Amino acid sequence: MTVRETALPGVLVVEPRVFGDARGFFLERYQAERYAAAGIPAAFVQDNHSRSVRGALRGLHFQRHHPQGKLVEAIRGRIWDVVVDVRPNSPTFGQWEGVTLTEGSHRQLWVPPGFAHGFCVLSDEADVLYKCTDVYRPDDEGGVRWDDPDLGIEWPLDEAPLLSAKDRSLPSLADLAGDGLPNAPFVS
Ligand SMILES: Cc1cn([C@H]2C[C@H](O)[C@@H](COP(=O)(O)OP(=O)(O)O[C@H]3O[C@@H](C)C(=O)[C@@H](O)[C@H]3O)O2)c(=O)[nH]c1=O
Repeated sequence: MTVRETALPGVLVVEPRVFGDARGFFLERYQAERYAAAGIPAAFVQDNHSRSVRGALRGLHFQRHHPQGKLVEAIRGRIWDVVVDVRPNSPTFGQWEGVTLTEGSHRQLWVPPGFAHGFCVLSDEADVLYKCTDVYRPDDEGGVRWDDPDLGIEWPLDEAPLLSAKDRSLPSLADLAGDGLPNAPFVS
């Protein structure tokens, strides 16, 4: 597999090795020793699967006191996956990275704990799988609005996205200062 660093330290793009033959293909979607050696030293405790229609946008989400690291992949369709550094005191606080994840590429995005995460769907439908380093805790959920002008994320969408009611009422990053941010301070 190959691993590419991004402009946000700790955020990684992984391209697993794919073994193709006349039957189809085989790949290891995750292997603890190899991923740890590549900078993803995670003990995953939950696997998520969501299906979304074209133009749907989920995000930008994090957990405050129990931040989740996420290893994200689109196993069907095509998404634009976005990660935002919302760790208090981080030198890259407020900066974002976007990566296209597709069924055909098998590319994965590693979202470390303390980053906000979201994606929009660029195909008719998309199935997204992601492994998480902590379990879902509804009382601990936090989020930032997808169109926060301070973030300036360039979503590749022609129309307004389809959002959940929850995501329509998320605050801006500036409104979260203090208690609203993840309890995952940047450690150099
Ligand atoms: C995230 C999650 C949701 N749910 C339930 C709660 C709710 O009834 C239903 C839909 O939840 P949501 O609307 O929060 O789902 P969604 O908007 O897809 O939330 C997800 O978005 C992406 C971008 C992430 O990074 C994830 O961590 C998660 O926040 O599923 C669980 O049971 N377990 C979970 O881990």
